[in-house]
Amino acid sequence: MLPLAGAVTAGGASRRFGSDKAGAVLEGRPLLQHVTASLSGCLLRLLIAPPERYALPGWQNVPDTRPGEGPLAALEAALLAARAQMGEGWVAFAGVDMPRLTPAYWELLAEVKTLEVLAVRALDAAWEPQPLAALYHTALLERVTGLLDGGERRMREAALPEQTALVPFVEVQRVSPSALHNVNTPADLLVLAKPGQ
Ligand SMILES: Nc1nc2c(ncn2[C@@H]2O[C@H](COP(=O)(O)OP(=O)(O)OP(=O)(O)O)[C@@H](O)[C@H]2O)c(=O)[nH]1
Ligand SMILES: [Mg+2]
Repeated sequence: MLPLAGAVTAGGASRRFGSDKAGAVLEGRPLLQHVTASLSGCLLRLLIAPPERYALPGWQNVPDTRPGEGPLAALEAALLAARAQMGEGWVAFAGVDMPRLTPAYWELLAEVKTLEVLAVRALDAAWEPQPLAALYHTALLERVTGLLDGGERRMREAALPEQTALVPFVEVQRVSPSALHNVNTPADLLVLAKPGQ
């Protein structure tokens, strides 16, 4: 059991996908189930989405603090709910559209967190830190609220570089090769449906 809260954000409009991508089926299961399965070992499990949209056993529905304002606002809701229920600690924060996330991926990130950082992000093949399959500490809540109040909506701003530990892409590939594959369009889903993906 991972000693952190798991939060899946699923309140987006899926405009590029064309229908609710959380319900899109891959290998017989909706994307929402793929992602939540990777975090089913967490002590606290939070689904950040409009309250009536999904019902998933073992997962608590948490409404957005600022509905429709994007994943940075969803992180605010997740950090608030996590702090209220478990005190200060770490939250594994995932987009609903990353069906190849695995428990091993989250364990890899959890191994890297130290007392000196407030976020852990994996680097993708282009050396870009990935903000939507990352660990965030509840101590970032005030920063995130301040950013949102100031009009910021970019998820990558949630933590400063000096507050962030990075996991090399080769390490991600070793434990979970397609973990960072993100489904924005139907074509992105088709890529995953190919053998070996
Ligand atoms: N809770 C919540 N989640 C969001 C919100 N906006 C986006 N997300 C989620 O953030 C993740 C990444 O966002 P996108 O890839 O842009 O997904 P999306 O907004 O549904 O798709 P597009 O409409 O095509 O941009 C997905 O898991 C979305 O469900 C929001 O306002 N609230
Ligand atoms: Mg979007």
